[in-house]
Amino acid sequence: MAAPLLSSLCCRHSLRHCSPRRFARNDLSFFRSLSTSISSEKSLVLSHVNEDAGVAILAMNRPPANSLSLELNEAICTSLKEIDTNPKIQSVILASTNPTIFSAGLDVTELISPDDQRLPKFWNSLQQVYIDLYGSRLAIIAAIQGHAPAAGCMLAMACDYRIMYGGGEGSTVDGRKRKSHIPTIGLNETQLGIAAPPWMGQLLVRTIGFRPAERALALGTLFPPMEALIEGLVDDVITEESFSPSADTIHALEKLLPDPIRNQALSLVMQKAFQEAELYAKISPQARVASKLVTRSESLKDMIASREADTEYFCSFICQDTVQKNLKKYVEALKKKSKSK
Ligand SMILES: CCCCCC/C=C\CC(=O)SCCNC(=O)CCNC(=O)[C@H](O)C(C)(C)COP(=O)(O)OP(=O)(O)OC[C@H]1O[C@@H](n2cnc3c(N)ncnc32)[C@H](O)[C@@H]1OP(=O)(O)O
Repeated sequence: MAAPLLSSLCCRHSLRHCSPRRFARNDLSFFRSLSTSISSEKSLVLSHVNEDAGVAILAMNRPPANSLSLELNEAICTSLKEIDTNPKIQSVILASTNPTIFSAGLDVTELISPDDQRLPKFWNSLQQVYIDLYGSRLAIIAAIQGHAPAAGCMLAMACDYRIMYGGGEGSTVDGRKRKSHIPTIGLNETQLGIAAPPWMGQLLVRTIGFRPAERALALGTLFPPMEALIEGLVDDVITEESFSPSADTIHALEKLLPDPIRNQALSLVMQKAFQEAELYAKISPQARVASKLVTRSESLKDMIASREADTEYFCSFICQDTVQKNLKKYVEALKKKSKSK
């Protein structure tokens, strides 16, 4: 069902122009199999649809961290658009093929010594991801099995419902125990010496309220799952202990995914996300979209109106010497941490 206001709000503007190292290849086989359905540029995004359930999955697939490059942003928009054109689909699960990282936010290498043609394109592609997710006629469920800092948190906030993995002891990969992971989520930009752009900061305000957002933005707080739940940044937190899917859900998800999900955290969030996606898919699309417009159309209109100015500000801000220095330091620390493992 087309949603005229959302479609017109979200029309493209003229500006728009392996597995992770630490996991075995076949850990992600179930997601790879999704590429048989729809896959976009270089399979940076894998997607699959189940018309009977009215549900699709869109999984980000850019190792090692699903950091948002120009190409990944474009692939997300392309896949979402393809799913959107299928009138039988009402819900989408936004997921990640990486068991411990939902998305590490912007690809920080895009920001360092940037190319002056690519930088505005890159920023426009991120704006477009936000517009397409936030203004979609589809109900989008974020399956947050891993870390979601900065623009990774923005992706989740732009969805309709957020399910986060609460961490646990020894998720299994191919039957082997591995170190548990406790994911975090939040807008941590100030920790990089930058500030979240107004539309992203306002999205946090709308999600968790003014004062908590003001403090979280200033400190660049990354919330662990239970704190994120208490703040209202996510809607549900699940662990191995707290959630057992029904046999129907397991069966329906199996039908959607030809290969079983071996990673426990991924499996749990996908099962819960599927339950939620089915719930949304059963609501009258017209009524659901109309209610979404009530809460989202004004802020989307404002964001679209200020898009060009936002891009100009972003580009000039990122190119400042002090900002470049801070970003370089941050990336060096990130690489050092990664090497020391
Ligand atoms: C007007 C101004 C507007 C400013 C716009 C602001 C808007 C958005 C800002 C952003 O989104 S900036 C990005 C913020 N992201 C982060 O701070 C996250 C950084 N990453 C991490 O903290 C960790 O990687 C993690 C996500 C917690 C995962 O930790 P883990 O230990 O599992 O993995 P690592 O070993 O740290 O990383 C693996 C691998 O990925 C590379 N990498 C991680 N994050 C990024 C990234 N954001 N961009 C590019 N690359 C990233 C990391 O360097 C490792 O690679 P190798 O060094 O092993 O090659």
